[in-house]
Amino acid sequence: MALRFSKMHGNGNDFVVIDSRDGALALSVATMRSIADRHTGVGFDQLLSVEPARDGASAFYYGIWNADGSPSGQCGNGVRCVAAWLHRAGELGLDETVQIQSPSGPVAVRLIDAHTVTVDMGEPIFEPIRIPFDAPNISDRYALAADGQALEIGTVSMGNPHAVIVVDDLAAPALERLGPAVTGHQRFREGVNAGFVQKVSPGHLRLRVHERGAGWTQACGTGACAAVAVLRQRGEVDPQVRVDLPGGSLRIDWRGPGERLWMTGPASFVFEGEWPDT
Ligand SMILES: N[C@@H](CCC[C@H](N)C(=O)O)C(=O)O
Repeated sequence: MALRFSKMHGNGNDFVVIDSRDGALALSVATMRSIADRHTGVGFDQLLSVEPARDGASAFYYGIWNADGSPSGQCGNGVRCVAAWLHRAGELGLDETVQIQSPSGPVAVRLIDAHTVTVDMGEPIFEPIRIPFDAPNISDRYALAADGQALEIGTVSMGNPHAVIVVDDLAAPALERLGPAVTGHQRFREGVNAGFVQKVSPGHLRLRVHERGAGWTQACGTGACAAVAVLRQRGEVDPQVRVDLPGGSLRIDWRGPGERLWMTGPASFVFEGEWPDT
């Protein structure tokens, strides 16, 4: 059966969004990988479904799968695109706040305009067992050996797992190998999104993320939240931070532990299409 989809992106992190408001989406991993193929398919970093809410409190549920077909619990750029998609579908008005259930729990979205969305991402989670990360105690930094290098990382869950590594040079060739080495590190038994962050000033960061299940992406919304959470926990950034990623910028607001974290950024519609064979 043909599958209608919308192609969208948030700062170049690209998505295939599928209208599944009549029930849960069930696609095989093989089909997802075919659609994800950038030569013979549509191409996406993540596939998102818009489904009926399952918690009795949210307006919708959204599902998230990476380009390799693996599921994820949260997607910062994706949930902004879901909000913009709901606006196009006539389900969400400007300045209206709605709760959307993700696999890791509910988040609240608000459309500032048709292309800009603010998301209440909830509280960052630092307990290693909840990330999950293999460490005996909670800390704001951990030693990690990867690709023959001794790294200092911070780690946090934003509904999905993140490692954050401060570097001087985001273009250093060593990052090309370090990204995959951290993403697949055995101490993260579910894998991890590896964020490399350069501090420009306390209110300004630059970030590149090697994503679990998708590789290097143009932007990672939860990665930007994670970088600010880790550095704010260490007292190294302001409560409001601009995060520049290769595909564009996000604004992250977080006062600190015990507080909810907010992300604001763009969501863009590209085209609609039909995948012929599911
Ligand atoms: N690009 C996303 C994160 C997508 C999921 C991630 N690769 C994972 O497996 O957790 C974002 O914008 O947050």
